[in-house]
Amino acid sequence: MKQTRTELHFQTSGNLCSKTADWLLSQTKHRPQVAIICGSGLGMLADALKCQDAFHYTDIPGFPQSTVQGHAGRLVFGELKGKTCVCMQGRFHMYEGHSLCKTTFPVRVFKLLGVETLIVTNAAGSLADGLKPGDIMIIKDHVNFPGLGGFNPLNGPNDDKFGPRFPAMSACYNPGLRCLAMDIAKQQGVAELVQEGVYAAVGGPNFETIAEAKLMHRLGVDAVGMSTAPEVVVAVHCGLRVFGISLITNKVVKSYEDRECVNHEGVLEVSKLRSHTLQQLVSELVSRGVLSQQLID
Ligand SMILES: O=P(O)(O)O[C@@H]1C[C@H](O)[C@@H](CO)O1
Ligand code: HPA
Repeated sequence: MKQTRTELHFQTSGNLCSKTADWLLSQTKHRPQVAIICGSGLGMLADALKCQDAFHYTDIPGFPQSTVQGHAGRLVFGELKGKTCVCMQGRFHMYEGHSLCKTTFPVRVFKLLGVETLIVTNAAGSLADGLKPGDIMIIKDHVNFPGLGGFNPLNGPNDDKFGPRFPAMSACYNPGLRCLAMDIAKQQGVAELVQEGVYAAVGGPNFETIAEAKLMHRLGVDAVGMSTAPEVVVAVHCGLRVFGISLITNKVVKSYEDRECVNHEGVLEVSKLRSHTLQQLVSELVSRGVLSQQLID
């Protein structure tokens, strides 16, 4: 039977995921249960990993390349409090020119490595009045604006070996892990910094206009960023358990009277300030979340 270009492209991407996963499995003895994607300026989450095997994206067959400042472009395997993890120091964004298939490619590679839980982190601007720079938002749900407009990483023929054609997205972010993270924040004395909220993904790379900010605020969005939702869609499609955190790096300007202006350097600065707190929270979650998996599902 004759195949369309899209089908051929899709099969090639599916095969590429397997090739990349096989190559990684041949290069490291680590067999990760948990994958962590580090957001802008949050790459030091990987520094907590013991017995590291690290690979530059340029050296990994089939892997896309990072082009954004604050995204080092390394895949780090190692042990975090006795649990085997793989950590992406740098993610891929649509605005870099990658297709959504490429931006989410690592998620399917993680699935093929045997990962069961995906932790996504990002830097985001706050729309909610109660979220200020330096706060940590546990993501309870998302609005995927590119997805609503038809830019979805699952477009094209469905690969049944990863998941169904029409996956449900009503329980993307694991409630048990969200609850556990909140308990850990209390135990670590940082509860006043942490709250749950809704994340919206936009395409970027420009920050929001005031009209766009007002629109999202009215829609009930608490924080906005330029990533994460496509990765989560692909993760949920292939049956990964997902936990997500936004580090609030700036207030989104919502008023024409406000003279403030957001920039990427400021985003990275705030990320750096809070990365230790985030590292402590994520480490404990990995240690206890994996232990209590039966409770969480
Ligand atoms: O990778 P994340 O979502 O953390 O990066 C955010 C969104 C843009 O890429 C950048 C803007 O400063 O940070
Ligand atoms: N808007 C979009 N993406 C972001 C922001 C923002 O204000 N801050 C960090 N990433």
